[in-house]
Amino acid sequence: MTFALTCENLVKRYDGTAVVDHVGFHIDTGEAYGLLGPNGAGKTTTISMLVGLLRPDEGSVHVGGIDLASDPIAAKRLIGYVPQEIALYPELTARENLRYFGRLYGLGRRRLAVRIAEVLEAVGLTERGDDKVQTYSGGMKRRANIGVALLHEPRLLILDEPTVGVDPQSRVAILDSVEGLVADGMSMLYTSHYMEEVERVCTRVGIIDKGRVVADGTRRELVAELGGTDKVDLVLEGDVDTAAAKLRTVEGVTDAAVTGQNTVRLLAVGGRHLLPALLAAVEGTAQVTGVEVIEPDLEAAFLHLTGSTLRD
Ligand SMILES: Nc1ncnc2c1ncn2[C@@H]1O[C@H](COP(=O)(O)OP(=O)(O)OP(=O)(O)O)[C@@H](O)[C@H]1O
Repeated sequence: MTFALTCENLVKRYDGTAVVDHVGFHIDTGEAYGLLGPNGAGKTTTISMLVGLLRPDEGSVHVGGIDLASDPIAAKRLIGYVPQEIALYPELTARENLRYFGRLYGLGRRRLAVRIAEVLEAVGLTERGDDKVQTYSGGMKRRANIGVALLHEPRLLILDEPTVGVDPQSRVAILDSVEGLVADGMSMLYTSHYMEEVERVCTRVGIIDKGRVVADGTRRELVAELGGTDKVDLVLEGDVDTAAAKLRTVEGVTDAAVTGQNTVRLLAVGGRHLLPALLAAVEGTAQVTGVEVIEPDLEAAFLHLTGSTLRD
């Protein structure tokens, strides 16, 4: 199978410091891959090298099996790139913008007319296509920009933090459009520092921190690989403080704190399997009337890997 994209050992240095430090990952055809990392992690610099805007100091990029360095025109033809900054003429309508950029791409008049209609539909702007872009919300502008990137029928769409600076409603509309494109078979690289977006859109995720991909896999793989800590809430009747002290001694439990009148929250490795031991530990002290096991999510995995939260 041909990969939509592969990159290997990408390095970019500024003043001797590697801001992208041997980054490598692949995107299968038809797959949405998320690059998740805090501000300054190196996402934009990586993307700039993938789309041929920035020459890597080391490493290679292949798009649809084509080497970007040796055949940049053919490789770039396969990519639709949506940068962080909106690149549209506000005085023109979306349709006029699309016509302008389509001509730049060298699309013929007839083909362009068909593509403009298809693209407006794909990004949910058919109804507003004849309104000036300056009247659009942030989310609509972003969707129009995605439309421009789709005109030449790329096989791989690369989106650099597409929801930054837009209101929640627009965010939902952008995500709906993006999900629709993936459902229609588009391969995608989606960067964000919003965990929930990457979880929603992408099947596989690379976590990037300080220029390095520190983990790569499906959400489930990432969480499993880390053997993350579960949270277990036990609702008890009886001597809750003594029960908490006893729970703390159970092997696998790293913490037990009384969080409500009748509730002890445990941090534990392998929470679900520990339940019999937990019940045995409190026997005679308190009765367990409720149990909730909260398994670790990508946010926990990220925290474990990088030592920081994404909102830093
Ligand atoms: N032209 C440049 N010269 C020097 N340093 C740079 C240059 N471009 C980027 N950097 C540095 O490289 C690091 C990575 O930046 P990059 O923009 O790739 O991160 P990012 O993950 O995309 O973050 P953001 O979400 O803020 O854009 C940052 O520390 C940034 O200051």
